[in-house]
Amino acid sequence: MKFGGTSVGDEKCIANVVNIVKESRDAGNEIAVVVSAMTRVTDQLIATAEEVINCKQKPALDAFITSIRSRHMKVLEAVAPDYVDEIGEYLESRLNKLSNILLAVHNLRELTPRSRDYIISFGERLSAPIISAALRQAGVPSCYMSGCDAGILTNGVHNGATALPESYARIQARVGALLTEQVPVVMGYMGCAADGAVTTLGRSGSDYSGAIVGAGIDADEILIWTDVDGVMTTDPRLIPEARVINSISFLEMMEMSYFGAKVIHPRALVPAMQKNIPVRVKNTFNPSHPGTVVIREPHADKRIVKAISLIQNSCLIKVSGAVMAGKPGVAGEIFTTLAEAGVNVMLISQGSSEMTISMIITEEQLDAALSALAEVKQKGFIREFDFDRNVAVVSVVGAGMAGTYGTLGRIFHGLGVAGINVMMISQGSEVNVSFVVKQADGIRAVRAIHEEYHLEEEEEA
Ligand SMILES: Nc1ncnc2c1ncn2[C@@H]1O[C@H](COP(=O)(O)OP(=O)(O)O)[C@@H](O)[C@H]1O
Ligand SMILES: N[C@@H](CC(=O)OP(=O)(O)O)C(=O)O
Repeated sequence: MKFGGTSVGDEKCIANVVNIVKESRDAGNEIAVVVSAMTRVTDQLIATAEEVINCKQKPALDAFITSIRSRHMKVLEAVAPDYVDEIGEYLESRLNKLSNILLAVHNLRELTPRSRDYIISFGERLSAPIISAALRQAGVPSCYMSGCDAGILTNGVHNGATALPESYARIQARVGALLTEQVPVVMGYMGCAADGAVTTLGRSGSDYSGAIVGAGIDADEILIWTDVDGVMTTDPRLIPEARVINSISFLEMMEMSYFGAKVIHPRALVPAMQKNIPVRVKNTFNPSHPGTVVIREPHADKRIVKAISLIQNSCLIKVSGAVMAGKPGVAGEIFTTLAEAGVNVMLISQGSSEMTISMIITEEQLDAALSALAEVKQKGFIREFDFDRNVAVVSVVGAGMAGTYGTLGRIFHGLGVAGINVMMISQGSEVNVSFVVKQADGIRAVRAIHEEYHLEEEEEA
């Protein structure tokens, strides 16, 4: 069971978590728990780490540490009054360490990827002991451990590490071996490289931790507990009529997550797919709802379009120039240079005349992408490039789209009726078609397709 930041954000949330775990264990299940940091704590750690390298005077670290301490101690006192001394002492030692590292970063004016990763893993280092103590307070035997101690061995890439396959046997030995006796609470979002360096798994990476641990212990099911009833036809914060999907395939879910459905991290599906373990998304605040099951072969569904994702704040880059026509190796040059600059290209589309290549990247990577393309231009491979930083990517997902005539016609007709101009189209797989619109049209585009396909209506049994 993985509980996200919104599920462990305060004492009331943690009381729900304890009830869910206790009830399931009392029903005879063996459970490993993976937790995120309390909501917003990772953001605060990132902001502070970046602040301390720039500030000229001694940073106000005491105020930061005091506010983090009081938030966590308040929750600890409420959920585990019998363990305040024991866990309080542990939290204090972690806060001391955090404070020392932040001060060192400030003194050196240097934040290496390694120290940044260590700092931003502290949210989970503080939340897991509290949740484990809350379980003990409720009579559930429990211990807590870091992602490293749980056996997650990574490839060493900071801020986006991948777990190595050897992790599974290690997790079985270190976490699986405990399950008959107790509920281990593993700190999500982190693992260790072979040299012992802490490596985080990328933002929202605790879903991935949950799936790695689930695969390691050969779980019957990986449960992602969050703050919505399941995977919905689109982000309910954008379209309130969005409806919970009963079941969805790994591939469909992968496309949805990759294109912005925050409810599951796309990488979390990889360990589950490898071991064919169903992933169930459920609501910590409404546990009786069955949620959504993500499986290899979902139940038959007559729907052509199942869900729509939206990524806002994206950038469209258009590369053009007659030099490109018919010349082999131009695309290779462009994408190799971008990759070397660490730029992740989300979508690509090439004009039939071979005169233009359009691509989508995130706004944060725009500067890096522009420098890389300037290099390609300098070498004479392209003549021009320009960009639009105000675009949104809409992604339509559904296994039923494969081989159904007229799907694209229906989608784009709906957009035409709504008066929305499409700037780029890309069909990346049989279960997904993505297109790009102006940022201001993004939500309207999602709504137009949601309505066109009546996604608010219940699925047929
Ligand atoms: N298609 C979708 N279905 C469900 N939730 C979605 C979808 N797209 C985006 N979301 C958002 O994802 C949120 C859950 O993810 P997140 O905030 O990362 O939770 P957690 O803290 O549990 O990891 C939901 O509150 C919802 O607003
Ligand atoms: N705490 C980390 C990891 C994580 O997965 O969090 P959440 O489950 O709240 O998305 C982050 O904020 O990125």
